[in-house]
Amino acid sequence: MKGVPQRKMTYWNVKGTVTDSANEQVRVPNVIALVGLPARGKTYISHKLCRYLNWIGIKTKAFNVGEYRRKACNLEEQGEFEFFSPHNNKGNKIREDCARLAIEDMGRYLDSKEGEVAILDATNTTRARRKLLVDYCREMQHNPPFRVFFIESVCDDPDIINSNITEVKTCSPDYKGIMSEEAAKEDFMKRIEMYKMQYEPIDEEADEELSYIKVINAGKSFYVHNVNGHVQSRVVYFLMNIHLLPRSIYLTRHGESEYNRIGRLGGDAPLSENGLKYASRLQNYFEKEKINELRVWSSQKIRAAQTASKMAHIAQHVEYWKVLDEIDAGICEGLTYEDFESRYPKQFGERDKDKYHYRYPSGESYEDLVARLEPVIMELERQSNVLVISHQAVLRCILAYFTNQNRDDLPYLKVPLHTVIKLTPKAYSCEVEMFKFDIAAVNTYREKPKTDGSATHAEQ
Ligand SMILES: O=P(O)(O)OC[C@H]1O[C@@](CO)(OP(=O)(O)O)[C@@H](O)[C@@H]1O
Repeated sequence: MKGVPQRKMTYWNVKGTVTDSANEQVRVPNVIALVGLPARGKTYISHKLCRYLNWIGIKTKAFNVGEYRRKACNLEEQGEFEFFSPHNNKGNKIREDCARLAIEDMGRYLDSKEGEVAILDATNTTRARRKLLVDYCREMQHNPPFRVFFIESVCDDPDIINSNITEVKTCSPDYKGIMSEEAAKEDFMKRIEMYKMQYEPIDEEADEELSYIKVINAGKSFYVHNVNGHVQSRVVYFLMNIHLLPRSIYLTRHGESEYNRIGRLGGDAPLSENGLKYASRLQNYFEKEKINELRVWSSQKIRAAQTASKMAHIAQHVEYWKVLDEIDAGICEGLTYEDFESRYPKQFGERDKDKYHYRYPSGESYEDLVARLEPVIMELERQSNVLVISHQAVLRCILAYFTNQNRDDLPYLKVPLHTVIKLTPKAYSCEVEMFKFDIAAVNTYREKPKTDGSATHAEQ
């Protein structure tokens, strides 16, 4: 076929990668598209999924079609809920154009290999709109073509719908500062009715070819169909573990240890005198807080277990998890930062250059730690109130998940000794409160080095 540009052949395998004709492994881009009426938690799912996939190392970006619409015209121009009527030609045209723009941006993001997963956060309530997306993703110009997975959120529980409208919709940029909360609520209910007129749920028979999950009443039940590849199965597992119930997660390091006092890394030293004081005060703190059905998870290191033992008669369960043990510093266990620098200067420099990926010889990296902690995150998602007693590096990884921090900043998050960090998940974010106890402790924080390679030991 001389003169005709040949498309590279691709061979599919089961790992979520394809092998092209040059025998190179290429990750298959995935599009995850939300489906459902307004106020069904689609943006909540999209935010949460995006944060989770990025944290486990799958680069993901969400494309919210509502934001494109708001850029195209404001609510006054739209004329409130009528804009969303299936009979409003102008409204339909603007909404279609916005969806197309978002889909094309998503395509560019995946084609340029900027990321591996794109989430299309829109209602996608009609079969025609879903077909437009699927056809676009299968187009020949994408090499390899994108896999598409739909997440349909179906909800007929008025309590969930109402709390969603009150919590997020009335303060959405569509309404905030434009009308009262009551008027916004009323307008939004009418908007839902407009969407109901054209809603075609994903259908078992008519949509047999699609890959999808139906999440029914915020996770009371699920219907999963045609899951294809690694990313989709991770998504399904994640969605089956999250819940909406209000709760808080408390993070604390063990009390100050004897090794902390002399600046040594890792090891398995007991608590110092101040560390023991912290353990007692921690007990008082939680006695006063009176937290419903509190679970306590501790690492198996002596310093953490000593701290957790004080909690035994307050908490429902105290569990000791090896997976919560501190980062393994390998050949550097028991050294101070100064020893580390003078004995292994090259290694020390490498860690400063890329702390997230640096792996201690015979030990672990922060990246390894994230992989080790994934089951902990999943379990935290499933639980109600939990106190985690662990270590500086481990808690940085957990904190980064809940507060959506990137990999460069993660190893430098501040998790000081003798401090309780209270995390309260909110609709699209997580509230962070820090309670610092008035008990002296050394500062174990090592600042990110300046570009000239120097680092400072900041005061706590
Ligand atoms: O990754 P860096 O910043 O070195 O911090 C991790 C270090 O923090 C320490 C204290 O220096 O944690 P912890 O006291 O919480 O067990 C070390 O054990 C660990 O190696």
